Parts: sequence; C-alpha cells; structure tokens
Amino acid sequence: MGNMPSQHALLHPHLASMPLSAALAPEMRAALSEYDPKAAIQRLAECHLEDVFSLPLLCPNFCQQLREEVQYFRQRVEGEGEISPGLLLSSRWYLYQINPGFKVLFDQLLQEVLTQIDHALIPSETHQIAYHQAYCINYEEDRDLSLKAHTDDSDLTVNVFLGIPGFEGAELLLLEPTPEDVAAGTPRLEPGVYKGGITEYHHRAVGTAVLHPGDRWHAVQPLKSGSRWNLIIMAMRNDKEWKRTFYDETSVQLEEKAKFLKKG
Ligand SMILES: O=C(O)CCC(=O)C(=O)O
Ligand SMILES: [Fe+2]
Repeated sequence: MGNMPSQHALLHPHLASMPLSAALAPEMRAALSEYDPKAAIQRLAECHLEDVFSLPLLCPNFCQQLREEVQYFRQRVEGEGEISPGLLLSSRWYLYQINPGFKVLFDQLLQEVLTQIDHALIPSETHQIAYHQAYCINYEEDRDLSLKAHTDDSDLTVNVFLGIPGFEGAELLLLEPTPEDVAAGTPRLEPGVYKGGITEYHHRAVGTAVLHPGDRWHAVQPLKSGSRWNLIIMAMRNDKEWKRTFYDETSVQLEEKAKFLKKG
C-alpha cells in the first residue's frame, strides 16, 4: 500500500539491478537466442491442460535471493507489527513495496520474455500482455497452508517456484469444473461433491513457471511439511476491458494503466 515504507535496508541490494539475461533460466536464455525462439519456447514448454504450460523461466540463484529478500522483509515488518494487506487473503508480499527496482526488472521480463512466451504458447490470443503486478506467496507451518479454489484477477498468471525444495503437500490443483460445480459459485472440491477434472501440478524445479489464464479455476492443497515460496506475476492484456483492479494499486500504477488505455 502507499503507506508502506519502500526505503529500508535490503538483503540483496543489487538483485533488482542485475541484467535481465542473468536472472533468466539458462534454458530460457538459450531458447530466446535461437534462430526461431518461438519454436524453441514450444519445445521447452510442457503442456498440462490446453491452456496451462510450464517451463524454466528464472535462474535458481535469482529465485533464492528473491526469496531471501522477501523473508528478510517479512521478518522486519512482522517485528514492527505491520500487517501486509495481502495477509487478509494469504501470506502475500508485494515485491514493489520491498524494492521499486523490481518493477523495472519485471517490466522488462514482461516486455522481452513473457510476451514471446505468450505468443509461442497461446498463438490465438491477439491482445498483448501489457501490465502486471507481482507478489511472493508462502505456505508454512503456523501460517497459511492452502488456498481454496479461485480464479485470479489477471488475464495471464505466471507462477514461479522459488523454493524450498523438499516441502511436502501444497500441490497446485488445476481445475476443470463442470457447469454444475460452479452453479453456486466457488467449486467445492470434496470427493463425492466435485464432478470436474483435477490436474495436480507439483512445484519441484526452482525457477520453473506455470502459466495459466486468470480465469482457470485453481487451488492449493494443504502443506504437510517444509516451506513453499512462489513468485506470482499477474499480467493483464491490453484489451481495453481491464477486469478488476489489483487491490494494492497505487495512483502511479493507475496512471500507468490509463496511459496504456489511451495508447491502445
Ligand atoms: O501457490 C500457488 O501455486 C498458487 C497461488 C495462487 O493461486 C495465487 O496466489 O493466486
Ligand atoms: Fe491464484
């Protein structure tokens, strides 16, 4: 939120200013430098459902430092008794409150990399991804352990595993509810109640991203042990019909959105 301090000691002060190519997974860097990056991205991607893919996106070293930066921030704000607005929903930590420099790096990621991935994997989509928000989400003992079925306030969600390998449970469930399952709103996943499809995705390789449309129903199973951290990038398409607003948007971000709308 606007009243959160943005200037404070950082654990990895140079992380946000590293060149984008150094933050990318080596496999993604190689794919982008091929003669036909689109074909290379398609080869790299694994398809889980018709509109859900995974592929190596960020390098493990960058992911580890990003996670450490957020853990460091969490320790500080919790020590001071500040509560993130995201805690109302779950343990979410908005990256640009921690270091505005991440906005520059992730804008570049969106423009130079995610746009190409989007074109390669979702070729039927004509509206460019143009604008985003990013946070880290954590599941840990004595904190949030799961996430009930929901859709995201995004057009395209990019969900990157930041660690820590070895956790158990907290599988991402990609859902294909029947019309009956959603007749009363949020699908209930209890056996015997839910009739639709469930595809289980296990976050295993640090830096690997799952991409899904925001309106794909999904949920997270209860964590059994360990700690799981993910980076969530919620991207919007420039289709002049912005769905809902991200709830921690600042006036600066809203002005930026207005600029895109005028351009488009
Ligand atoms: O933790 C995950 O894998 C999914 C998180 C999620 O769905 C969300 O933050 O909206
Ligand atoms: Fe989600």
